[in-house]
Amino acid sequence: MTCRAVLSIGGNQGDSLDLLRGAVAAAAREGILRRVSSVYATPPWGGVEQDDFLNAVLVVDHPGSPRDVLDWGFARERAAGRTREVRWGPRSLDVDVVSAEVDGTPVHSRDESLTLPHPRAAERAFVLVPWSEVEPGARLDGLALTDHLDALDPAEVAAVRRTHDRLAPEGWSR
Ligand SMILES: Nc1ncnc2c1ncn2[C@@H]1O[C@H](COP(=O)(O)OP(=O)(O)OP(=O)(O)O)[C@@H](O)[C@H]1O
Ligand SMILES: Nc1nc2c(c(=O)[nH]1)N=C(CO)CN2
Repeated sequence: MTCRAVLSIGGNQGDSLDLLRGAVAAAAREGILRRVSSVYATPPWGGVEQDDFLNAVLVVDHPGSPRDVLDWGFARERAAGRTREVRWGPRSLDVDVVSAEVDGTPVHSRDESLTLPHPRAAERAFVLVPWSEVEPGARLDGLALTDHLDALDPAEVAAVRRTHDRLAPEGWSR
């Protein structure tokens, strides 16, 4: 089984750039990293007053199931010292599985512990903007990413700002 998954990674506690790089380096080391977006500075989404986040999107080819990919993300969160406190609140590293395909077939799941596609991805410019950078032709819930972006408040989309930082380790090539 090969699971191709789109992962959203982000954080706003500690050295966020370093923590994002740690997750990407782990994916590269394990040979599952296929694409990595730029780093984006993004205002907090979800109504909790907190610092801005750094966000990015990765595409991985994992040899296991979507749940194995979720567990991979949990392991990266633990490695970054993440504890779960406030919902949508500050965190060192969050890894969400945005969408997944198994052997080329899109996965749909309503399981509370793994909902696919991620139920809030379409509302989040911090996911859609970096995802469109690495997979411009991708679709979510039957619509192109550009259609989802057009449905969002343009100010929210414009507030997702690409930085010049690089996430992929030196010399990485897929
Ligand atoms: N597609 C998914 N990706 C990641 N976690 C998921 C997904 N679907 C369900 N979950 C479940 O969501 C639970 C809470 O995840 P988490 O603490 O990262 O939420 P959050 O980041 O605060 O909010 P959000 O889910 O809106 O991003 C996890 O225990 C996980 O099992
Ligand atoms: N900009 C931004 N806002 C968020 C983020 C995130 O990664 N980026 N993650 C959250 C928890 O799911 C809540 N809000």
